[in-house]
Amino acid sequence: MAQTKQKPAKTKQQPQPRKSYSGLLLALLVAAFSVLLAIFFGPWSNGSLYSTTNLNETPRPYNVVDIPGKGKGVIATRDITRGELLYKESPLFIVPSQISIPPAELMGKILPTLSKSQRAALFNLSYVRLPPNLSKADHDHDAQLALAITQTNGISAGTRGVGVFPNVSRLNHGCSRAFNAVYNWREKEQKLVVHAIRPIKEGQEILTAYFDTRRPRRERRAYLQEHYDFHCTCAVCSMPDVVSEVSDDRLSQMQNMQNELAQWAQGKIEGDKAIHLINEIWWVGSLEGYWSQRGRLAADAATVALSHSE
Ligand SMILES: C[S@@+](CC[C@H](N)C(=O)[O-])C[C@H]1O[C@@H](n2cnc3c(N)ncnc32)[C@H](O)[C@@H]1O
Repeated sequence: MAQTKQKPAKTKQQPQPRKSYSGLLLALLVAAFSVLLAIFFGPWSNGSLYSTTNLNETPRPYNVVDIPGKGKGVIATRDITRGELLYKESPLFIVPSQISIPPAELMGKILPTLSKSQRAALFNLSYVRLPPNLSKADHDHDAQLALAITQTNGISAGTRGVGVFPNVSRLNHGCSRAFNAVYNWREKEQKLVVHAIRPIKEGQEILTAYFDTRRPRRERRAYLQEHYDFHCTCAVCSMPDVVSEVSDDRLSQMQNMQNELAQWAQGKIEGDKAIHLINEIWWVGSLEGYWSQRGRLAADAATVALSHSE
């Protein structure tokens, strides 16, 4: 998950002051409506709209089990409601985004800072792509192994870099509407939280998305093969070709519109166009069952509307 789970880099578009713009009462209404919808559907990173269950006091609603073809994975032990807080976890360590020494050398410096139990938790995680000729006798064996584990399991810890979270790391991947949980780094608490974005039935696997899956199946599978060494057979990737093509079109459309929307911050498209795009992304997302990032969309709508109001 190194550069990936961190992936949707969630590039925050900074609102640019723009000249006032008439006729945006409608936009404000749309934005207000979007915010209301987001309260019900959107993952918000500050978590204030979510259940405040104290995970230290309540039993966790899932178990980590072996899942054929996937290694370990996480299964719900009861019905989970949308918006429920599932994880709140501190990183074992964070690898900074900018480093000035080779990554394995850095891992060699990080390892001695870990306690025995932290080290055990790290080395218990799965990994792909260990250097092929690496032997246990090699002086940098542990550092190379720690690096491979970090690359497979790392999740973005905001501006600080990529963190390793041994519990959240057990979540397997699903594309588009196949994933039912999202994670967010909470800067203030320096913790990663995971929330359910849709109801999850007892016995169902809890899945997250390792990267922005708004792209066609062929590309998604190629990406997962390259970075995580598996062929994705999630519910969306397993659809018959004819259905998959419709889904691919919708996902690509959403991604293209998202890219176009990003141009508003550069002053390249007008506010009403931006609001139109947000509505369209929302609508196509509903057809696709892709609910992630609705909080972000609603916030974008509010930003656009406010910046154009009198
Ligand atoms: C971050 S780990 C997830 C937990 C891992 N299954 C374990 O046993 O610890 C990522 C690895 O899990 C496996 N994996 C994740 N999602 C999968 C999926 N949908 N199908 C098959 N394997 C998957 C792949 O081997 C991948 O490299």
